[in-house]
Amino acid sequence: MTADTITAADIRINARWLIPIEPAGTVLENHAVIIQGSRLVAVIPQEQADQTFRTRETVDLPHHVVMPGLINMHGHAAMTLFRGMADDLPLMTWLNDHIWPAEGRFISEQFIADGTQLAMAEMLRTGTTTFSDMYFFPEIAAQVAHDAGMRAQICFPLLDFPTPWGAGPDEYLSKGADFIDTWKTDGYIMPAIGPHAPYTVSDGPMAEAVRLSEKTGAVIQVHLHETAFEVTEAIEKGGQRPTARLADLGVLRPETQCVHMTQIDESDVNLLKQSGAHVIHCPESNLKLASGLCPVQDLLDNGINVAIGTDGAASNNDLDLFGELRTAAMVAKVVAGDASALSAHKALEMATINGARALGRDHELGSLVEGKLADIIAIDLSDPFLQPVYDPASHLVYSNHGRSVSHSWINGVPQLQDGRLTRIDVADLMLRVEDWAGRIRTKAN
Ligand SMILES: CSC[C@H]1O[C@@H](n2cnc3c(O)ncnc32)[C@H](O)[C@@H]1O
Ligand SMILES: [Zn+2]
Repeated sequence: MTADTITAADIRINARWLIPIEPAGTVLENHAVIIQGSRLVAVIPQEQADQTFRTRETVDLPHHVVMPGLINMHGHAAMTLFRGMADDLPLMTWLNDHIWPAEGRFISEQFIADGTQLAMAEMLRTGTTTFSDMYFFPEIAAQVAHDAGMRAQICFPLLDFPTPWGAGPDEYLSKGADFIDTWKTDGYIMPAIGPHAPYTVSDGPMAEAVRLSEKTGAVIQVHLHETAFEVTEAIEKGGQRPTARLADLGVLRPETQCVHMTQIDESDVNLLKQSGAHVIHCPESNLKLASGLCPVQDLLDNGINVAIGTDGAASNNDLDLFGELRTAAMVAKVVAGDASALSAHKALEMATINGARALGRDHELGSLVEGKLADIIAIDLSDPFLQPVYDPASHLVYSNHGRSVSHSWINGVPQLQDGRLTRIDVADLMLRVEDWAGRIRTKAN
């Protein structure tokens, strides 16, 4: 090949191992990823890259696995400021007696800005490049994520009762429609609709959420079948399982993400399957609140798309998606009674391409394929706790934790370099976090 055929590009990443996610189960060795602007232009053997591309920057990662950035499909980012505040409680006691009173006291625009930044620092540090958020003041969370260059689905909240963001369903829906309008063409932010749960949103507002989704194309994310109490109470009060009620209201569609889905029976599986709705599995929150277990392998076997989320740091208590994958893989095997359930590669798909599918963005996110957006992470396997290496996918799920993530790029922009965040001033953030912690400890705002 002559110099004439050499193409200029921005960044070349030389990886010892590369897990592109598509084709499924692939592990490449000594490959290069080439980035031009915000997109991947090639994933090729390093010798071929030498002959084909000249880049302005080369990043050598000789002990690393390179893969698509992780997609954390469910959380309440600013709740990271409540981490460790109320532990060892079941969901409804935790919410009614601790979290909702604290939210009533402390939620403000500044709380959301600082808490969301704290969450983003942890997620970026542990390999997440896209996150989903459902919380108050979504316009602040969206701005903070956009300014940091982090990709995010931001769901505006919808509930029957007043909160610091609105007086009731009408106000949430009208502010939410404006929110979607403002952010719908942004390169980083995907505005979405967040009816909180079947037990906090009545039929009218739930149906309005569907109408808004149909009108704008914004997707819906809803907590669903989180606990046995939710299911039994719904049957007692309305004579229907929550999944059946939401199906009747038209909520279950390919544009809907159902978070949790524990306590499910065959009828629920059939409704999910027929509707094309997605499931977001949050195993650590489900374990910590003793909510129940989602039968992940069964759902996957039925062709239902299952993505993964951490839920908020107040019920997890971290936002490390690699840790979540390890828990998910372990628990899936016990739930299925089958050690082959949710293999390492399937778990990695759950945190990448399945998340992209739930977002309706699998054509440009979730795998390292030419033409897709350059959202990429690298994990350093040189530490003793990740040696020796026979199968890098195994290490990522069964031995790793997020702190081994060394590099990341979002939209081709570096976010993490040798473990240091490039776009968040951590020292300044820690001062603001300590200030909040002082106020929360003394319950003075
Ligand atoms: C509508 S804003 C989000 C709302 O949800 C609360 N929340 C946090 N974690 C959970 C969970 O696991 N199940 C149900 N609700 C949850 C959060 O505190 C906000 O009030
Ligand atoms: Zn949640």
